[in-house]
Amino acid sequence: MAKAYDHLFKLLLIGDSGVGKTCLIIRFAEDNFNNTYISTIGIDFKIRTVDIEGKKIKLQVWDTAGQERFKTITTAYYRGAMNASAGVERLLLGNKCDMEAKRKVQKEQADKLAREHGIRFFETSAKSSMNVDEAFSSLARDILLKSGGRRSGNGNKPPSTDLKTCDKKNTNKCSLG
Ligand SMILES: Nc1nc2c(ncn2[C@@H]2O[C@H](COP(=O)(O)OP(=O)(O)OP(=O)(O)O)[C@@H](O)[C@H]2O)c(=O)[nH]1
Repeated sequence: MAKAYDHLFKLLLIGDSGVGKTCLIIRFAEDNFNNTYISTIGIDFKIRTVDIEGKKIKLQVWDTAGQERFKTITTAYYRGAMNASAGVERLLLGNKCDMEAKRKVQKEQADKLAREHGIRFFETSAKSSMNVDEAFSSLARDILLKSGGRRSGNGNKPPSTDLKTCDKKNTNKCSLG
C-alpha cells in the first residue's frame, strides 16, 4: 500500500494567551473558526497533510497554552523540541489582522523583529483565513528544503516579509516554529 505521506513535520505554536494559537490551528486543520474563547490547558495537537513540491507533508501542529500558569509545562516542551533538532525553523505570526482598529504591534516593528532573527513574518487572521495556509505551508517548505528535499535557487532564505494585503490589520504576536 502506498505510504500516506512522504514526511512528517512537527510544528509548535507558542505565544501569549489569547493571541489566537488554537484558532490558527483549527483554521489550518479543519478550516473552521469559533469566536468562543476556551483557553488551552497544557498541550494538544492537530494534523493536516499538505502537498508541497510534489511531496505529501504530514504536519502535526502542536498547540501550547499561553497562560502563565502552564509556562513550566510548555517551555519544558518546546525546549525539548529545540534541543532535539539544532536548527529549528521558525516563523513569526501577527494574528487577528482582521482587527485593524485594535492593532497592538505595528507591522514595521514586527518586520524588524523578524529581520533581526532572520525569519519570515506573516500577518494572519484565523477568522478570515488570511495567510493561514500560506504561513504553515511556507514553514513546511522551509523545513522540507532544509531537510534535504528539493532545493531550488538561493538556499539562504532571505528574512522576508511575505504578506498578502490585509484590509484591516491587528497584530498580536505568536510564533510558529
Ligand atoms: N477577530 C479575530 N479573533 C480571533 C482570531 N484568532 C483568534 N481570535 C479570538 O481570540 C480569542 C482567543 O483565541 P485562542 O485561539 O483561544 O487563543 P490562544 O492563543 O490559543 O489562547 P491560550 O489557549 O490561552 O494560549 C478567541 O475568542 C478567538 O475567537 C482572529 O484571527 N481574528
